[in-house]
Amino acid sequence: MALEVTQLTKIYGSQKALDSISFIAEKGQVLGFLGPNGAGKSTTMKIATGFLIPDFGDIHINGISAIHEPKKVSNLVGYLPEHNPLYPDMYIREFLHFIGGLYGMSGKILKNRIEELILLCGLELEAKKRIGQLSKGYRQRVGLAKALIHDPEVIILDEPTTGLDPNQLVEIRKLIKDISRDKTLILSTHIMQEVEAICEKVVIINRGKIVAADLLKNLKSNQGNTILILETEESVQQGWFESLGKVRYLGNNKNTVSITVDDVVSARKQILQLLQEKNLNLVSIQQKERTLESIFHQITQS
Ligand SMILES: Nc1ncnc2c1ncn2[C@@H]1O[C@H](COP(=O)(O)OP(=O)(O)OP(=O)(O)O)[C@@H](O)[C@H]1O
Repeated sequence: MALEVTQLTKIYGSQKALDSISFIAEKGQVLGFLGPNGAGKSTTMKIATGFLIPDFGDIHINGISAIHEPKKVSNLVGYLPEHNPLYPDMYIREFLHFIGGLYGMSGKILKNRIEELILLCGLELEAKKRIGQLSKGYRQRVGLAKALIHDPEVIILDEPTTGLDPNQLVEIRKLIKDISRDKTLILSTHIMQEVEAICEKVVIINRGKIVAADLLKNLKSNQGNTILILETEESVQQGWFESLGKVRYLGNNKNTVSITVDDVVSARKQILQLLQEKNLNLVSIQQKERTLESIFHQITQS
């Protein structure tokens, strides 16, 4: 089941929080939905869950419109919001029973589903506690179980691993990956290593506009794979290294350049030639592999 966002626009007063964004999330693929603070991620997710109405555009889940059939769409979507609102006085099973009831579930089907989720989300050891007595990581797990109770086709997780310890992080990421096999899963996070670990596709939004939407492997290869940082004794002139790749001049003295290249072997040869031709003395050369984090900085700060 695919989730399709089309020309989605949301205006708050004079601010366009979303400016005609479009993208598709496919079944069986974890889509990383990224962007700096205030980019418009939560606004998009709230529209997808029927909580907000856009000013223009729509979100369809398998052809069903979030604007025209919000109830149907919300039954197809499971949402873990950033602040994960729960009822602290309730016991875990009691809470999941209550949430299941809101989706019209009852009896044996609901009871079995709750036990299934307690196992799936690793809640067995804490299952007898009230939610208010749980650690943050376990509360996140209850939030995840809540989002999954009605076995939705589309799952939207907003910062699901915030506050988890490193062991829980690994477990929850594995759980997300497992769940995504036969679902459409959108993951919003600021943790780029998380995206590299579990997402196949990435959509980056900045100031309400989409600035990148591609498979993670394409995004990384299209942006150049390696960064070479070159420091020379003398200043370098604009244009000398431009033929090798994307160049940024670092520092005040113009004697350090960062060059993003695809073919590092050939770039190194050309750099040696240029150093000789321009009579430059090399101080150091460093090589760094491109990370999603550096691509994110480049795309959202330019
Ligand atoms: N109810 C509202 N009224 C006015 N402006 C709003 C409202 N909700 C969001 N905004 C503004 O819309 C923009 C997008 O906000 P949104 O919460 O969607 O960003 P975000 O990408 O989720 O950010 P973060 O990563 O910080 O959670 C921000 O500038 C925000 O201040």
